[in-house]
Amino acid sequence: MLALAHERAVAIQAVLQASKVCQSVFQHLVANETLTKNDKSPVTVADFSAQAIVNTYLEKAFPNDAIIGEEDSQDLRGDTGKVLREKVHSLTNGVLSASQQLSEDQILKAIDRGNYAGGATGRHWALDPIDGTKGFLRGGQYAVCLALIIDGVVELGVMGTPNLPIDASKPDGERGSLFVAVRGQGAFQRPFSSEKEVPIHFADVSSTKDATFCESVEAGHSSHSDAAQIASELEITRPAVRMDSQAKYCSISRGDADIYLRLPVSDTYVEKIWDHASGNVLVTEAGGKVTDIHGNLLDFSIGRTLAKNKGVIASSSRLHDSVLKAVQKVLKL
Ligand SMILES: Nc1ncnc2c1ncn2[C@@H]1O[C@H](COP(=O)(O)O)[C@@H](OP(=O)(O)O)[C@H]1O
Ligand SMILES: [Mg+2]
Ligand SMILES: [Mg+2]
Ligand SMILES: [Mg+2]
Repeated sequence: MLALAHERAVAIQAVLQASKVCQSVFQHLVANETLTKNDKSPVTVADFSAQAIVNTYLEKAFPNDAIIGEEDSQDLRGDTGKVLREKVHSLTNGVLSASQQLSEDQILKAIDRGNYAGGATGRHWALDPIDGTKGFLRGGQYAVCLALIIDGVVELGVMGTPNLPIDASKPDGERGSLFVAVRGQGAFQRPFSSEKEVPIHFADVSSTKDATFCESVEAGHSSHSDAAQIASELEITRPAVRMDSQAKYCSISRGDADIYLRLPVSDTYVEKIWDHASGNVLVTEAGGKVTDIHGNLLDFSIGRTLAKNKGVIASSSRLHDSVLKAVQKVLKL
């Protein structure tokens, strides 16, 4: 049996169920089901429910594994959290089997299983129940992102992308894919609607002038102006593809675009591991390379953040040196 086969299968089921909840919430989302967190970013009933679902699957299959999850239950507690809590309760139980049904209290506990601090040893999972919540709210791209980190290295990544066309050349065609990678075993895509996986890899682009780059929709998450200068330095003529979430990692890994730039807009922001862990192993397994703007590999061994890194550059291995050089020239590093 291949390494991590059971982990891979459980992660796929967990991400698939969580993705389906997100899809159904989007169709029925009402205003009082979204909150603004302390850092001014949004969170919805779907984020909480997706985290409860994934953590429940993980607890059942791997009771000894710790989890680093983006969300916690604080906003769902007490009188002020009652409306959201009840909604998250019914949504979550709606996808769990009869034997998995949870009380409100168990759901809050399931969400808070994601409170692990992380570190360099042992096994833990990193979960972003909805990456790109802003994309989710505007009907754009978002991703349910789950990764397994062992001794500080990302070994498995599974992402669900409910709104990404299965085939980029058919933008109006079927949507909803899973992207799956285990270190050393390649990168794969399968639709939500079938279990058939196909291998994916980067496009075979030999020069940056023929490349397409992608970046965040939010200029507050990645500098659009620096990216435009870097693109010009690389003689890129195609317009930037702006897309929310780690769907960017999925897009470059299957050759829809070639380069993903995440360029710091502030000196103080530190990237979170759940925003990059699953994308990191996917890109590597699809023939790509991921570093920060200094050319260092991302260090997932130091806790909940990527505090030793700044920004992200992901591209095919072939283009990475040229892209890094242009980034460093424009950012004067
Ligand atoms: N100032 C900042 N710089 C970079 N990333 C930021 C940021 N503020 C928030 N983010 C992160 O950007 C993620 C979305 O990335 P993108 O712009 O690629 O869609 C958010 O994930 P969530 O949506 O899970 O909260 C959040 O963690
Ligand atoms: Mg968030
Ligand atoms: Mg995120
Ligand atoms: Mg999130």
